[in-house]
Amino acid sequence: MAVYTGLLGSEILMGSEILMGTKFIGHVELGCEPKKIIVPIMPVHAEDIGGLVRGAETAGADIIEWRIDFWGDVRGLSGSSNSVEVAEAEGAEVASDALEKTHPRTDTTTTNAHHSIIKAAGRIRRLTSIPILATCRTSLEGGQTSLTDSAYENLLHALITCGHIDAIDVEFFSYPDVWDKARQWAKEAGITTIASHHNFDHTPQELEILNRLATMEEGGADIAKIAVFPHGYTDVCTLLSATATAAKYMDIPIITMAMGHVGMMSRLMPTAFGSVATFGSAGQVSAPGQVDAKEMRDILTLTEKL
Ligand SMILES: O=C1C[C@@](O)(C(=O)O)C[C@@H](O)[C@@H]1O
Repeated sequence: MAVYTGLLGSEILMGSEILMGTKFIGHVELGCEPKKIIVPIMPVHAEDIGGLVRGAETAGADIIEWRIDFWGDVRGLSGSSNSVEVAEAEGAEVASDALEKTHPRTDTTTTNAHHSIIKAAGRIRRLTSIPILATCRTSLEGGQTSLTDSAYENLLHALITCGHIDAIDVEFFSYPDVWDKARQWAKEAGITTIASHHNFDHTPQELEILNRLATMEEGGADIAKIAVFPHGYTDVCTLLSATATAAKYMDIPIITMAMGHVGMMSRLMPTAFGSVATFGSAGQVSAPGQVDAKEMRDILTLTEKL
């Protein structure tokens, strides 16, 4: 991990003191005012997509995050030796008998799942002009699906090259061998790479948060994102202090949040602390402590006057 060499500070920055650059996700610019609201949607089946996309639009999403780990067919992609059995047991789409004769079962399962994911991505794209961030949050970081390195890599490749998404979330520290490839593919495809890290257990020391953000920047991330779990308001302060310092000394935009009820306040004032976006919900929350996106817009409008 990179060693953070900037000054450690607990200062709260005024907007003009934030030095990091901006980055685009689709046509939306992050790193400038107003701060952006990312609304997660978690469709499981194709018939869920229309309503969820409409809900995100009505909620005023600047960016839609598609949480692919909830998608039914992703469960067939565990990549472990019993992936097909898991898929069958859980009712995921599996290979037809004819295909199974010519392809190994796991390959066919993978192909079917990728096909269904790409089709769903195309469907979301046709329904909305809001930029799409694709995230497969794995069980290593609090998500719904467990993927081997190669299953994660193949899934990211299918998503990045499908032509329907504007940004990809990559679990930087959980899949270090996948990161460089994903970043390169994203660069070639002209989409934005968000390096992300979740700690669902606790809030690390400020220096560790800063080191992780700096390491993601050094690794070539377009945007660095960290979510931590606080066990009290001092933990929330630690996260916010790290955010304010990182926003001052890093060149790329950052997104941070403390999860859970106690962490909710960390989501409310991105303008003051330097996170370039905040996640807001439209009916479904993808992480504990998310605030309703419409209420979030009012709060952003108010706090941007500060
Ligand atoms: O990384 C994040 C942030 C998040 O975990 C949150 O706490 O709002 C929600 C996730 O859907 C997203 O991928």
